[in-house]
Amino acid sequence: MKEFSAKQLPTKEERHKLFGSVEPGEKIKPTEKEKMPDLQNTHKDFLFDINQVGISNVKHPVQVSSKMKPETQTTVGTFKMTSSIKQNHKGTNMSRFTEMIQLYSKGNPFDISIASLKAFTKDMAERLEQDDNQLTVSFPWFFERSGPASDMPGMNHADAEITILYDKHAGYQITVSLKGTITTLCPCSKEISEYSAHNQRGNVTMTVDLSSEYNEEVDWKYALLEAAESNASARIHPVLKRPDEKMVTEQAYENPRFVEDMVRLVAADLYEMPFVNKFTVTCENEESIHLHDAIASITYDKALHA
Ligand SMILES: Nc1nc2c(c(=O)[nH]1)N=C([C@H](O)[C@H](O)COP(=O)(O)OP(=O)(O)OP(=O)(O)O)CN2
Repeated sequence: MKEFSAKQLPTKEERHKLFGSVEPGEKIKPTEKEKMPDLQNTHKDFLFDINQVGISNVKHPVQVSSKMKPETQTTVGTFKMTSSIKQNHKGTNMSRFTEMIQLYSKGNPFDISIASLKAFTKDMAERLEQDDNQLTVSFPWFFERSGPASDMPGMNHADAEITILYDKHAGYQITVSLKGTITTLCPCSKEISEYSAHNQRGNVTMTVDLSSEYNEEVDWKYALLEAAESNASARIHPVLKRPDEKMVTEQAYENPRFVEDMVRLVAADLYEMPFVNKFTVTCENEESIHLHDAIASITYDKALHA
């Protein structure tokens, strides 16, 4: 095999200089924090209050508990954390947001139970010396799903999100959201065709304001997933043997659903959940006979219909 002559490289320091690195210049500004200017804590008339300032796209391992298997899991959380600041306040203390995540998680997965996030947002507002704090964490939630005939398990997932707004005066506002994937079979296609009917994956997104009575006895993720799946033409499975496939194929044909049907049926289930104050349910079908999707949505606030 041809021998290659070893390339004679300059040292790493010489390479850095070759590519433009220079020696440090004269340093005259303070290096101790207490002697440094604290611009963000300057107080003047800065024209407007700011509703939300903070950090977003923060990724951190999170621990999720569930009534479904696996009962606890570590997954990846994407955080957005903000607070308001008054007109006479120049900026927020940006480092305190991630400082608090580290304080709560101690380098382990961050427990994102509702109780933990309520405590965190209150502590965060106090650490920022502000009246409020809003946290949104979105995460893929994994759950075990077995074939309807074979009972062979596999792992499905749904996109979940929790938003907690803490206000020193108004208390907490908690909104949760789940996007479940289902099968829908078209009622019109079934009605007009001699045989078969077009069917496709549908994405049901439910966004729910939780009432103050909500406690974690009920797993909101499971409740919303069941509201989507139990009203579908059929559920989605990771492992389907032939007996399973026969069951889900026939079940879908026996339960035709427009996107309009889906949002009305899911709305009825959400309406019956005592811990739900207000909800928006959207069904978006990845139509198998079009390049476009079909979509329907219902927003309902129980307080407006009391
Ligand atoms: N949009 C941005 N705003 C701020 C930035 C930034 O990089 N982009 N940076 C700062 C601060 O320089 C830095 O975040 C540290 O400020 P702070 O969090 O206030 O931390 P302190 O060193 O002041 O220590 P504390 O004791 O927590 O005040 C601010 N804004």
